[in-house]
Amino acid sequence: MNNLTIGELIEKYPFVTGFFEANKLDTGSFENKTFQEYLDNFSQGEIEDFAIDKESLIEGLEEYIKQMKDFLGIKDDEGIESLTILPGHDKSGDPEGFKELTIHRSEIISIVGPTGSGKSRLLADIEWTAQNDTPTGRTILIDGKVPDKKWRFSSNNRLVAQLSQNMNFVMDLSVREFLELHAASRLVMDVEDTIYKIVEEANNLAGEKFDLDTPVTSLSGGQSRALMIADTAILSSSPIVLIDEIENAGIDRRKALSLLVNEDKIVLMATHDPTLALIADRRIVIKNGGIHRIIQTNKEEKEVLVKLEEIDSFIQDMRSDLREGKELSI
Ligand SMILES: Nc1ncnc2c1ncn2[C@@H]1O[C@H](COP(=O)(O)OP(=O)(O)OP(=O)(O)O)[C@@H](O)[C@H]1O
Repeated sequence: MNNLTIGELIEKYPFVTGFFEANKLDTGSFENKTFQEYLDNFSQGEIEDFAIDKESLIEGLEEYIKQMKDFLGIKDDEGIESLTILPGHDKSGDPEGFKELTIHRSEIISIVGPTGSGKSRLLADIEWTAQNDTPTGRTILIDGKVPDKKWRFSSNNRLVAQLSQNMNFVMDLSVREFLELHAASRLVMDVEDTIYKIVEEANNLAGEKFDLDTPVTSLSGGQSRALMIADTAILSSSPIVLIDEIENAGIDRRKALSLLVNEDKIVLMATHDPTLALIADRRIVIKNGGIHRIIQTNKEEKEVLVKLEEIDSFIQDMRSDLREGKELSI
């Protein structure tokens, strides 16, 4: 709390305004200062006149936040720093071709390899935080340590969010109702702002816009995918996001990835698409069920990426002309 500005505190714990009001502290023009800096601003005369006890106010605010968090059942983001994969073996039982792979926050890793080679299996190992207890014999460490078993079973504050190819909604809810339910289960305070932000970001990713009153069952594949990505980025507390193929999703994939990475997540995605593979900082090559190589995306490959993106954008333009019923030309 001590490092946060008053504005950041209010954003994170909107109930702190109640504490300021109860103590007659007008923090209005101090949003960019910490609480300590705000208190330091009082002159000696004011401190005496208003009987301001800085230390007990700081302790009081800390205690107030703690109690309110307990009362409301809010858990802070577990804020993990890294995910480590320790090698197991491939489908023939031969050891994997790497020693140890550590992935940090805001890093995108792609996973490539032929169909059936074991890309989804690697994602599943991470989701299960494997401890030499899956067919690959891999071990997953969180922050360099064997993770708490709670990650495997708890439904809230989960370690991993999965985005899979098929997002079929079966519930008869509007986008607003769906997001409100999710926000409520995550104990979000400013529900209205949060759901607006999610829909705005989702519409940035999807071609055809939708609004809060659209029933989720009538969203297109691309729109529901965009909604789930924005929802995962903004509302999910999971620090690790696993993506199994977003190539055919009909959404702006680069924007989708930057949205997730901007929220400080670790992103791993299995893909057959060269553009997505090269957007990642590193890629894992899977062969016969084992991690065969880990390749750092070098400068030359980043140049290839620029070329690939030009081609992608050409195809996107053609696609959108086609959708709009135009005749295509170069
Ligand atoms: N090291 C391993 N040892 C034993 N079985 C494995 C191993 N790795 C993967 N498998 C098994 O191989 C099968 C195919 O793997 P998986 O579904 O992960 O392939 P994939 O690369 O995701 O394929 P696709 O590109 O078609 O989605 C699965 O049944 C998986 O459990």
